Amino acid sequence: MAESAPAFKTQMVWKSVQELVLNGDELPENYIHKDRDGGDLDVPLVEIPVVNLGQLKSLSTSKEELQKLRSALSTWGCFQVINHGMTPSFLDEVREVTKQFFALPMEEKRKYSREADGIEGYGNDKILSEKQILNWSDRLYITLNPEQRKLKFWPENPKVFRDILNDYTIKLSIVTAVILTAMARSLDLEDNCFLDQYGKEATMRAGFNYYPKCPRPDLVIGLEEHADASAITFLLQDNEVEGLQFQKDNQWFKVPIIPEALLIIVGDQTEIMSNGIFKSPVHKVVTNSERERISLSVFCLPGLNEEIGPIDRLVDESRPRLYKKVKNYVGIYFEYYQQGKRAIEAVKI
Ligand SMILES: O=C(O)CCC(=O)C(=O)O
Ligand SMILES: [Fe+2]
Repeated sequence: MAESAPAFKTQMVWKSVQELVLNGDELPENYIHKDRDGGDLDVPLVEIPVVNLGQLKSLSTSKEELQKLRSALSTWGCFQVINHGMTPSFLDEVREVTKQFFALPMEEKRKYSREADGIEGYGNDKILSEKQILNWSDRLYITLNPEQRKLKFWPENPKVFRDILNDYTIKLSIVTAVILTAMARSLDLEDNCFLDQYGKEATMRAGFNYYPKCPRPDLVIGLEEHADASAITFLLQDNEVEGLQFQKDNQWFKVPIIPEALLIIVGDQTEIMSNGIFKSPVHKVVTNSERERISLSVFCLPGLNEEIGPIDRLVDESRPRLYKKVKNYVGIYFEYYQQGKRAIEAVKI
């Protein structure tokens, strides 16, 4: 039994942010930013366009829609997509199972806990140093591709969780191909040039994020500023509570909520493939003292054995090669992330 186990055998049990809040614990020191604040909720809105996926899909893709896409990806590095084949009620179901999972009793959620050396499962920040400032969020990470799934991390409660996530995976894979093709067309490239590097063994990894109410949004961050390691990320936002902000020209901008839309974020690997034309934006999540927030990120990651590099046709005298070729970018990403540095710097020429 745990109580009688010798001290050297007892493992430190990690604490969820949710538990800190439920226990009414005092705000622990290691969540408090001392060198700067947690961020402002009241910042200007990002001016990102809403792109109609129906228009991108057709063979004679509208020039105007492609132009909109190109401009969004090369300025903000993100856009909202509508008409993506998922109904608003389906997206609400995805949000609902996310909320229901985090509302389960702690011992039920702990059945899906991340293992010490793993990535997948339920947990929050790995504590790597005493000085580390932690994010005010709990997360559940799951690999979605059928052939790479570890079902032990797929919640069985709520009952419909697995079916809904499976449906979401199928629908997102279709949308991914449409978007990667449209990205190529928007740069007048061959349809498959992003898709080929993305590869057939690409991984889709879901991160279900839960940001509890926070007593001190002025001092605490929901998710520290970062850029994504993916090729692209799909973000399903909470349909009522804002929190996500993007950085541009040293200023922060908040993302508006469009409940029926998915937010697409350019990840570092697309910035590399596009030789820097498309931007992988720095973003963060601020906390909120009044309301909790959920979101679901799906990271589309090129296959581990795929070599990623600037597409040849995007390299010329006027635009020299900016990045080296790289395999397993995610490995580099984590190494750099832990040191608080941007991984893309490591592959710059
Ligand atoms: O919760 C959000 O809105 C953003 C999450 C995010 O940036 C991430 O999971 O990488
Ligand atoms: Fe992100």
